[in-house]
Amino acid sequence: MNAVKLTPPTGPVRATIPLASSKSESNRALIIDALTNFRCDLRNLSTARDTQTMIRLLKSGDAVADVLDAGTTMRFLTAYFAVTGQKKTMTGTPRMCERPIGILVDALRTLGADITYLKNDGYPPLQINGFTPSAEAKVSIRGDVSSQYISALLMIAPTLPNGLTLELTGAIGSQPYIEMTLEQMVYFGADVETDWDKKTITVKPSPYTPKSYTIESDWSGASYWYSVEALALDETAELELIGLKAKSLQGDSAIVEIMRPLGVESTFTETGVQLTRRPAETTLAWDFTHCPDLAQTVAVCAAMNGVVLTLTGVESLKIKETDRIAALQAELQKIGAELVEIEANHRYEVRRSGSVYQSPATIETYDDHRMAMAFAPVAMQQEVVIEEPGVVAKSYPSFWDDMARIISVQEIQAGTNVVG
Ligand SMILES: O=C(O)C1=C[C@@H](OP(=O)(O)O)[C@@H](O)[C@H](O)C1
Ligand SMILES: C=C(OP(=O)(O)O)C(=O)O
Repeated sequence: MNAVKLTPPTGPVRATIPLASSKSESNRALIIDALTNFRCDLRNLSTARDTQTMIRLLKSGDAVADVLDAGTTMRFLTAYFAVTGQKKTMTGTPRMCERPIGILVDALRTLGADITYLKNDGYPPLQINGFTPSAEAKVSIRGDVSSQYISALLMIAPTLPNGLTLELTGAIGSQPYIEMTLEQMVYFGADVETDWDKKTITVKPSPYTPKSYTIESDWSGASYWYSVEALALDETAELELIGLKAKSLQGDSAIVEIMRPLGVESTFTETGVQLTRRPAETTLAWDFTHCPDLAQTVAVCAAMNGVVLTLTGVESLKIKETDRIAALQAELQKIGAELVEIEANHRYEVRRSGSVYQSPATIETYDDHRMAMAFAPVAMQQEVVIEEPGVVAKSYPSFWDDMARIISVQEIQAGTNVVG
């Protein structure tokens, strides 16, 4: 098995980090571009595997679209292929076939899509057979499972003969991702009316306007550098993260606020954001409903610095690349911490446990890029081994190259500590 051994820095921590660009923004821009017949000029598209897969599948004439482990690619393409009348088999990794899609399929069927499940109802793989637009222009959809279903429907809505009104029911999770979708749609000329109090979004039928669009760097990827800054033993540590903006479409820019009490000050510059240290608190409570992808980063950072962290809004973590709650519970133990459910209503706490750090801790990554990247900053204080480091390719392929600007990153055979 492949692994990397990460060794703490020996000198002052000063680095400029180029970052990857946002796969979320990229994948939306690509769907909208496809709906303009590929007439947009998209710049700084992400090198993330999820985006490269989207590009490949949009161009491919194959009957089978294998999205691998990319959630947005699966959900956005299912809606896109359905309304553009393309007969496709949608499939992915075994884990992708455990991630629910029934809520989106039901909505698409209401709008006129003919979709059948090939194995288990409500889950990929599925077969898109065709599209006969129905007169129905109103769809009720749950907002508490995945915002990706809502984004997928919104992006194709301007192409429907009667447009679309979405009525969101229940709690809404990951709302900034819905707002990102709407802002990108409006940028490309869509006519959208949103009433968050009534939880309705109306999209009029009108074609997108082809335009040029530059994708911002990835705030989810930036979060790991916030953790690196917070965990640096060198209190003069300074990092510059390139390509981030203070006014971002990405909800994960909330990392600026989350990391302030964990000891990181953010200063926006012409080219990005500069991270420096400030005094840290000993406790933090955060609701991750609208930024679920930050939960692992913050959990590991708090655990390492002995900050007692209360997490809420983490229900969706169980249906992502892995069950991220279970994965965190298993791996935090190895760094002397624990994640405990303190109430049946999904309130969790991260705190130091009785166990001691066993150097080097060997962290399993569960086919989840965020497990690898969330635990990598541990190396600011202790030697750590990360198994299957290639998982980062899903969202941030240059992550280890960027890490090597600060710490020693050595490929080894896991379990042997031998360079491989
Ligand atoms: O729309 C998007 O680009 C995403 C939405 C979020 O998913 P959920 O809406 O399922 O929480 C997030 O976790 C994912 O990484 C990207
Ligand atoms: C959950 C994620 O992605 P997706 O749902 O698009 O697979 C993620 O990148 O953390």
